[in-house]
Amino acid sequence: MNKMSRIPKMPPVTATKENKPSLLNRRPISRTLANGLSDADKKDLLMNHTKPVHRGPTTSTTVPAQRLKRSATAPSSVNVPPPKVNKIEKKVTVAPKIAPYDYKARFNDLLGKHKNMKSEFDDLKEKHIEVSDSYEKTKDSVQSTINERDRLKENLLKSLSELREKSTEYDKMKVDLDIQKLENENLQRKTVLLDEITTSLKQKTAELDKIQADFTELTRQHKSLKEETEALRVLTDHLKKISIEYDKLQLDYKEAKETIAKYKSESDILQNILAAMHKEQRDLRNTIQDLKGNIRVYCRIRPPLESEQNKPKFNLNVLDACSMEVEKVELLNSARKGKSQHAFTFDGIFTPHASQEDVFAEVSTMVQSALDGYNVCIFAYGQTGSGKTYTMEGGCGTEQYGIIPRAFNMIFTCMEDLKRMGWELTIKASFLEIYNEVIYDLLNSCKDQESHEIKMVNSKGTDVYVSNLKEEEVKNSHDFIRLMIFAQRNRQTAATLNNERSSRSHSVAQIKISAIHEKRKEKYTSNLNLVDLAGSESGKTTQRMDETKHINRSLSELSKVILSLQTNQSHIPYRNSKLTHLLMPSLGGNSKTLMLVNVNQFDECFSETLNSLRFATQVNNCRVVKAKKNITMFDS
Ligand SMILES: Nc1ncnc2c1ncn2[C@@H]1O[C@H](COP(=O)(O)OP(=O)(O)OP(=O)(O)O)[C@@H](O)[C@H]1O
Repeated sequence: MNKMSRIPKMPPVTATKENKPSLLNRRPISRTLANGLSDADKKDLLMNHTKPVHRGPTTSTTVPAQRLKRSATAPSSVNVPPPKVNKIEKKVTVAPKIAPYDYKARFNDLLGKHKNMKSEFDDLKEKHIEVSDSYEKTKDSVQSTINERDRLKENLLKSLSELREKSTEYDKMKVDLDIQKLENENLQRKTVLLDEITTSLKQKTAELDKIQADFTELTRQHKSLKEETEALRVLTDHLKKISIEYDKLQLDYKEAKETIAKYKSESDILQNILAAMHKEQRDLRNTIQDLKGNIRVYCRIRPPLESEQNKPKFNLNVLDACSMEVEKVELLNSARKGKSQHAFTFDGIFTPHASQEDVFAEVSTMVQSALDGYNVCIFAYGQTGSGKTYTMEGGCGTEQYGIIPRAFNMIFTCMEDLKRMGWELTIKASFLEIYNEVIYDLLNSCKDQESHEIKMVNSKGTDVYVSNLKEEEVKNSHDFIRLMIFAQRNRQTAATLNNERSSRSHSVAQIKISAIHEKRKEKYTSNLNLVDLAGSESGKTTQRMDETKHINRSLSELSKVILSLQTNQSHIPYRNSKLTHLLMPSLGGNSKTLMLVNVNQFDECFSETLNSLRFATQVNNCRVVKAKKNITMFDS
């Protein structure tokens, strides 16, 4: 009993509806334990305590610890339902029946039973402690759950009251919303109405604007119509005046038309007369030239330059327009003086005072012949420094222009006159140089030029051309000057590379004239060769000797050709030198030639001057057969 009193008492729990202990909680522990036993066990236990067992061999009932344990822990949770009372497995050991008188055996048996019960009691006590702990914990948990529940309840109540408030508010708001909805519907209806009114207003405004614009336009039209009417009135007046004038003019026009027709027929007559006169003039010009000779030689004496004023000079007397005399007094020995005197006659002599213009005035007839359809060759002959280049090309400025640029100016001036008479002219130019019997194209600035050969234009052999030679069409004298300067530069460059080459080469400017008269079905081509020959003096160095050989050869071939032409030889040796071969069309029967022999007056140049004058005389003695025009008729 002492041991039993050690079981802790349950704390007094306020019996509320929620935490009222269950029946199990209120039961004494012995009852709780008894619940774990079946009725048979309980009976058996009582029987064994009160009276000896008569059931034969010893039987002991063992309640499995586990089952007891479960029944002990069952009430740990308030919510857990009371444990189910399972069938207790019985392990019946048949104990030997104790005789009622055997008190010792009964005592031992009871002792054994007591021992068992004690151990069971200890187990149960342990369980009780565990259950108590669990109970405490559960109680705490129940308490906290109750607290929580109270709090939640409180919250719930609060929320409920809030909900009620909100609900009231919501109802109020719902009413408000309904009112607002109604108002909104009203407003929408009004807005639609207002939109309709605005649209109609806009339409009205647009209509008004249109009416306004129409009105403005009409006002403007009205104004302009008014102005136009006024202008028309003025115009009508003016037209009336014009009509009167027109009638007058009609009469004048009729008269003028008649006059023009009259003038036209007169102009045609005049044109024909002019053409006939032009032809006559041309024929006359050529008759004069024929009379003068188709080879003409002029001599030009170069004035000394400022730097040459003090140089000793021989006597050069110009006796008249065509004759001159050169005279040099030489010391034959210490006692005697010898006089060397020579007279020459040419087609004309230009004194040192003669200007470029004077020279061209004589030469221009040859250029005119080229324009009339003749092949013409003009060349300048003389020793180096005698003024050949100056005569042919000239210096800077139009006054200083030599024969070549002046010839071109003349060609372009005449071209305009010829155009008026129905002639269409095409002018082409090429520039070349013959040095040591090799032809160089002066319009080609390439150092390595293709070789240039003189070839026949046709089988008749009357005309030649140079292969791979550039030929440029020239439309005006400006074009030509540009080409001439280009050629001069190329010649100078070559001369710089090859010392004094320019003096030792023949320079030729070739001008090809092609003319066509559609109306008269006439056409012609002519060549104008303007040649600046190489210096005619003899060289002193080996290089010079070589050059001189070529120069002398070509110059002597030139004189041979001229002589052969003079003596009407059947074979003319044109092909013996590049120069004569090239000039063939301009030297033969169908051509006119003019040679300008350039000389200067210095003592040191006396013998070369004499040579030049003698060569010129030789040429002058030639009279080439009458030249023939290249004109031909053609079918359209
Ligand atoms: N009639 C002249 N009036 C004024 N100066 C002239 C006249 N003739 C030649 N001269 C000048 O004399 C110099 C030599 O003339 P130019 O070069 O024409 O001689 P060239 O015979 O052509 O010589 P080259 O054979 O070396 O070319 C040049 O300075 C040139 O301007």
